Amino acid sequence: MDTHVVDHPLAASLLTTMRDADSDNPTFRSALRELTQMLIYEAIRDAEIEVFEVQTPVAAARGVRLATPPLLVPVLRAGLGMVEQASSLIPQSQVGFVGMARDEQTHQPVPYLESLPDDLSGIPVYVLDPMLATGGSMVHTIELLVARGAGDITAVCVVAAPEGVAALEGSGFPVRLVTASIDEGLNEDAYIVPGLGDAGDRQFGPRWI
Ligand SMILES: O=P(O)(O)OC[C@H]1O[C@H](OP(=O)(O)OP(=O)(O)O)[C@H](O)[C@@H]1O
Ligand SMILES: O=c1cc[nH]c(=O)[nH]1
Ligand SMILES: [Mg+2]
Repeated sequence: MDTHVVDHPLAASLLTTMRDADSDNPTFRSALRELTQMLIYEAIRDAEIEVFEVQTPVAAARGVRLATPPLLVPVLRAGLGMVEQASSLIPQSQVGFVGMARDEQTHQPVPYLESLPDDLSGIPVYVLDPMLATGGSMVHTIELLVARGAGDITAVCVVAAPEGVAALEGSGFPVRLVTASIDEGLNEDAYIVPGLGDAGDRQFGPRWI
């Protein structure tokens, strides 16, 4: 699997703010928005482009645009904090939604929302979720996308655990990963170590389902 760790001092500094337990919710959300901009910027680097001619005030020039507008899929709740920034970087993108919450005992994802186009063949899909821990939530999301014909999927995550990377790799699905860090591993509660805690709670407070 193609895995790209965005190695940049500005990204590392924003990730540090997100990791810091003393960062309050607004500070955490703001750092996530800014870091998403960098992750999407890198994730889009190899996207197919279309070349067309544009007229400057002086002469004709080579113009470039994305060949196919992508679908962005934030995984609720935590991925919601990434979608505004991603869609403003790619204004022609559309947005689908998947909602799931890990069961605290089994650590398995429990899906509660699925709002996706029926046919995703030929459409690049960017899944937005800050955390790739066991990989269960991301693999489930990718299953939904592949069942609709998606063949070009990028997981955009802030922090990944090696266990989650291995789960994506082992899934055999057509996915690549863009992340700001691959951390040490998981603790007994399947939280990423050192990680940044619960990315949903740190943006929005406790979850009620
Ligand atoms: O790789 P996994 O082990 O599946 O864990 C990662 C998932 O856990 C978090 O969501 P959570 O279930 O906490 O829901 P939330 O976003 O509503 O807080 C995170 O945003 C991922 O979706
Ligand atoms: O460390 C983790 C693991 C799963 N979900 C989170 O939000 N954080
Ligand atoms: Mg959570």
